[in-house]
Amino acid sequence: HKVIIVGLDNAGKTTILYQFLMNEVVHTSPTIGSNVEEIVVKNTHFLMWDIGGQESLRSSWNTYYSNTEFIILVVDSIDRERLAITKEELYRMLAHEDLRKAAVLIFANKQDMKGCMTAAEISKYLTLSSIKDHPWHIQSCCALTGEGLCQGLEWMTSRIGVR
Ligand SMILES: Nc1nc2c(ncn2[C@@H]2O[C@H](COP(=O)(O)OP(=O)(O)OP(=O)(O)O)[C@@H](O)[C@H]2O)c(=O)[nH]1
Ligand SMILES: [Mg+2]
Repeated sequence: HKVIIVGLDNAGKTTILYQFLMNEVVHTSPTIGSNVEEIVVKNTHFLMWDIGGQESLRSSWNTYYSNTEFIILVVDSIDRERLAITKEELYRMLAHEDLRKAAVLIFANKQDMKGCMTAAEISKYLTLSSIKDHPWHIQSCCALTGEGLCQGLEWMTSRIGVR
């Protein structure tokens, strides 16, 4: 099952990918291009593409879209200023023909940071309840401790075979 991990730079995408793979926090530097790893959850194989989120790289996200079953959108919950940009990117993706059948998991990451937005606040800001044409789920998490990551994966596995 093909998965793309998207979100703005510094959101924690690469940190999450390697938590999935190794249950460890790896030292990351900004991703140029992408990382790809196979993650197996309860006999379900996910091929996860972690894509660089810097502004100059976002225009090439669409080259990863074909055959994507799941979008993991990672949000930096402390980065209030740029949530509007995340919202734009989210709706641009949802309108894309190649992602018509994709389900969306939103990770409200960095929940360890003081003063961060809750998943409910992010959900409201992104007007997730208005999304009717894609299955979606929001999960709060902390990539440094791994908290919340398993619940996100469980939602993904629970979606498989639903359609
Ligand atoms: N406090 C805190 N820091 C985090 C968390 N997750 C990631 N980080 C840190 O955020 C920084 C960016 O993480 P990356 O995983 O490299 O971010 P990215 O989304 O892959 O960024 P790009 O590759 O540039 O798109 C790193 O210093 C991480 O250690 C978290 O849950 N809490
Ligand atoms: Mg990265």
